[in-house]
Formats: sequence, C-alpha cells, structure tokens
Amino acid sequence: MAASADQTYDVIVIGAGPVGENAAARASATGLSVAVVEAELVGGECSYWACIPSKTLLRPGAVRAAARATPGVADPGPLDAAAVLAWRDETTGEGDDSGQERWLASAGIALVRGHGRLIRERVVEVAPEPGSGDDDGATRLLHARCAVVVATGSAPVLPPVPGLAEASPWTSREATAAEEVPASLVVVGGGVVACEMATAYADLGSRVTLLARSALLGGAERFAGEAVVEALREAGVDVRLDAEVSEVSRPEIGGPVTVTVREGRGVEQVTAAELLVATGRRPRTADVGLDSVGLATDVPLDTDDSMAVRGTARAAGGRPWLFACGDVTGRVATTHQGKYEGRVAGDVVARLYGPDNGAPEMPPEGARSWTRYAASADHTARTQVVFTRPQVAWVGPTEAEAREAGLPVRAVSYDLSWVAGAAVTSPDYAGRAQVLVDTERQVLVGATFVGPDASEMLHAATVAVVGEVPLDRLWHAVPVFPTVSEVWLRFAEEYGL
Ligand SMILES: Cc1cc2nc3c(=O)[nH]c(=O)nc-3n(C[C@H](O)[C@H](O)[C@H](O)COP(=O)(O)OP(=O)(O)OC[C@H]3O[C@@H](n4cnc5c(N)ncnc54)[C@H](O)[C@@H]3O)c2cc1C
Ligand SMILES: NC(=O)c1ccc[n+]([C@@H]2O[C@H](COP(=O)([O-])OP(=O)(O)OC[C@H]3O[C@@H](n4cnc5c(N)ncnc54)[C@H](O)[C@@H]3O)[C@@H](O)[C@H]2O)c1
Repeated sequence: MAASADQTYDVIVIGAGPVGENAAARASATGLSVAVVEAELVGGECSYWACIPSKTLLRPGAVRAAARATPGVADPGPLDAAAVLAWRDETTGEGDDSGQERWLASAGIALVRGHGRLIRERVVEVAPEPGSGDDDGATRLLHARCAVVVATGSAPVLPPVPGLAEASPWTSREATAAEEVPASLVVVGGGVVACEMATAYADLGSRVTLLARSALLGGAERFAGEAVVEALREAGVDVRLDAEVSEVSRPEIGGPVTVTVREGRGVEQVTAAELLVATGRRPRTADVGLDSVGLATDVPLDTDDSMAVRGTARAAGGRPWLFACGDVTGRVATTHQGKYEGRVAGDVVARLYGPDNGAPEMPPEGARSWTRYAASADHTARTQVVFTRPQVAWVGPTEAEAREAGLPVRAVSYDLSWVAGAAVTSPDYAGRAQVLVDTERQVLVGATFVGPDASEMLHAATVAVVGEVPLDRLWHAVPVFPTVSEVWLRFAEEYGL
C-alpha cells in the first residue's frame, strides 16, 4: 500500500528495521491505522548489512569445522569463497526489499519512503531520499492521531584516530556486503562485530590481524572471551590484545593500508589489503527532529519500560505519545531484544489508543513488570549469542555484573566436554558452561554457554531465568541422554542438589 499526499494515521513509525516493523505490526493488528517511514530498505540494517549476511558468512566455516572434528568425515578443504558470497547475496536479496514491502501491505501497514523527522508533536515531515523508490520528489507531512514510534536504529562509530576516516575503512556494512575476500584484513575492535568478522574472513582465506585495546567480548564472561582468543589464534588470526591504534595511513584509496599500533612491547606497523573498524555503534537520533519536541539530539532516546520516551509532554489523559525502541534507545543492541521492545511499544500504543480488542488491562506505571506492557527482560534477562567458534551465548548478567548489583550469587561452572553428549559429538569437543544461582531465592539469574552450537542451548536457561524456576523444581527437568544439555544435571549436582 503506497501512501500519497499528506496524510493522517493513528500511528507513525519512523524506521522500518526489524524493530519498527514489529511495533507497527502489533499496533496495526488491533485496528489502528499505521504508517512506517523508511529512508533506505524495509528490513533495516539487520536484514541487509548485519545479522543475516554475517551469519551466512559464518555458517560455512562452522560446518567445515564440525566436519573436521568428526571422525570418518572427509575434510571439506578450503571454502569456495565465491559460493559463500553468492549465498550471502541470496539471503539478503541483494538489497531488494520488495518481499518486505509486500509483507507490510499484507499487514495493512502503509509504507512511506523517505527520511522522517518530527517537526512538532505528532507531526512527521518526510523528505524524499534520492533513489529511495516511490517518492515524487515532494516533501510530505504525516499527522499521527495517537502516537509516534522512533525506531531509527544505530550507525557505526569511527574513533578519532589520525588518518582513519581518510583511509575510507570498512565498517560492518562493507564487511558484510563485500564482493571479494581481501588477501589480508586488519580488524580494529574487540567486540562482537570484530570477533565474528575476524572468524568469517579467516574462514574465507584472508590473513587476519585483530587489534583489540583490551580483552575480547567485554560484555561476556571473561572465560568466554579467552576461549574466542584461543580459537581465533588456532584459526591463524594474529590476535593482539592491549593494542592501541594511534595512526592510519593509506596513500591510495583501495590500496594497502598501514595501521600504527602501540602495544606493551612498543610501536609496530601492520599493513593489509583492507581495514575493518568495529568499535561500536551510536543510536541514530541526530536527524530525527527530536529538538522540535524539546529533546536532546545525538544521544540515546531515554525510555521507560513501556518504551515511552521520557521528557516529552503527555497527551490528553496523561497518555504518552512518543515511543522509541531498538538500537536507538541505547538499551540493548540486538535484533531479538529490540523486536521485543517493539512488541511492547505496539501493545502499549494499542491499549492506550486502540479499540477494545480484549487485550489485558494495563496496570498503572510501576506495576507492569512481566506484563506485555513492559520490557522487563531488558534488565534481568537479556540474551545474546556471538556466532564465533566457539559460539558464546548468555542470558542475564555476568558474575561480575551480578555482584556489582548486590545479588548474592554463586557461580557453578562445568566443562562441557565431560558430558556424554559431547563425547558422541566429537572426540575434540571443547566448551564450558556456567550458571549463576541467587543463593537467597534459589533461582537462576544468569547463564553462559561457550561451545559448538551453544546458541541452541541458551533458551532453556532463558526460560529458567525469566520463569524464576526454583532449583528444586528445575531438578525435575530431566535432560535427555546423551545430549550436551545433560550439563543441567551436572549443574544441579555441583550445586549440591
Ligand atoms: C555486523 C552486525 C551483525 C549483527 N548480528 C546480529 C545478530 O546476529 N543477532 C542480533 O540479534 N543482532 C545482531 N546485530 C545487531 C542488529 O543488527 C541490531 O540490533 C538491529 O538491526 C536493530 O534493529 P533496529 O530496527 O533498531 O535498527 P535498524 O536495523 O538499524 O533499522 C533502522 C531503520 O530505520 C531507518 N531510518 C533511520 N533513520 C530514519 C529516518 N530518519 N527516517 C526514516 N527511516 C530511518 C534505517 O534506514 C533502517 O532501515 C548485528 C549488528 C551488526 C552491525
Ligand atoms: N551476534 C550478535 O548479536 C551481534 C553481532 C554483531 C553486532 N551486534 C551488536 O552490534 C553492536 C555493535 O557491535 P560492535 O562490535 O561494533 O560494538 P561492541 O560495543 O560490541 O564492541 C566495540 C569494541 O570496540 C572497542 N573500542 C571502542 N572504542 C575504541 C577505540 N577508540 N579504539 C579501539 N577500540 C575501541 C571496544 O573496546 C570493544 O571491544 C553491539 O552492541 C552488538 O550487540 C550483535
């Protein structure tokens, strides 16, 4: 459904990434009229330059490693890089978002292509983006009868290193969309993007150097980052920790790039065919017109747990009119957690403004925890998987974070290679898992799994954490023999049950 001329909708969502789409779908399903404004591609960063292409680039290496670790399976040899990149293109649709556009239409959601910006309360100006599709070159105004949801995502940050910007380095966009595999690659950063892309490009045959200023995967348990360092080194990646990049030089764009690195032992230069900078992202709030409604720009949009933006005037009846969800809030930067926030925002808007469709009553602010009207899991049960080899998957706080928050926790750790399921997976199976038990309440508050396919083991822990399942009840959740999930029995035994 293409929108035309200036129009009024019940709800306007700025940004049609995975998060905006979810907010729009939940609000629209209740009968509210909804328009989403998109400046680039419907589906957002995740579909074209982030989650989907990166996971496609990582999967062939994981399959090859599994084959190599299984007796009797022939070594598949080097990856066919051209075939991997072609599969990546297939999964991203090569930037064709017509499928997502059809999905919006089928859900009855209007799509307005262009750059959306608030110009006053509940009024969004949409300026055409060159080449963005069905615009007729005219700026249009969209009026929201009820609410505006900002879901504009985030953009990569380049640190202010002399010569870096001029060297035109790759960010995650270029790394996930590359048409060729560079012979050598320097990766700056030690977070999720750096670790995943170092793994993928080493798999694809690049000679990779990873420069991290501290340990790897700072948001995860330390033992997880250490396992990734070891595995990357085994895969041939030159991992340098405590390495500060002080200068970058690239005499010719497209030519070799030289990075000056300060390490404990002195100053060194590393030259490679390409440079990837993966030093974090910032919420995209600079050009959304937030100043027109009295909010600061270029900082994360501060929301409460109903995803209502704090600091804006309220509509009649004290109802909030401005909501935000996903990366733009700075709460959590993953697709799944952002989509959860999008569902919360959509449900809150629908309950506050929509027709009565039998949805549960919304409790007063402060009493909404664990209802569909509050993104409570953002605080206590956020989940993340890093698709390195080994994979790193966790829910809830790390042990250090839990202690800092004053929780009385005991960490119970177990070597995954000791369970029968590991022995029948591979003779070389390596991994570690840890749960955090709140010793006063006798429930799990966090868990970390490091190992092959750890991603698929996480959800059991998430259910236990969110459900606050008492340990003596968890004892009756009998894990299947011989699976790696038998570690759950070992956790209980180690804890003393
Ligand atoms: C390399 C990489 C790999 C990742 N892998 C994973 C993963 O495996 N799993 C995971 O959970 N997360 C992953 N993430 C994180 C994930 O991509 C983000 O958390 C997710 O995309 C956030 O969704 P969003 O809808 O908030 O923002 P986005 O996906 O960024 O979407 C925002 C949309 O808003 C549009 N927009 C912005 N401003 C305007 C405006 N003013 N007007 C109109 N439209 C506008 C943009 O064009 C975009 O389409 C990865 C990130 C990176 C960089
Ligand atoms: N599998 C996934 O869920 C997945 C995959 C990729 C990205 N993401 C999300 O995307 C977001 C961005 O990822 P990211 O890896 O860019 O950020 P990040 O915050 O995970 O890591 C940033 C890294 O850059 C380093 N750094 C920061 N400033 C620096 C500087 N000036 N010089 C040198 N190093 C510097 C930090 O120490 C850290 O190691 C993350 O929040 C992540 O959640 C998720």
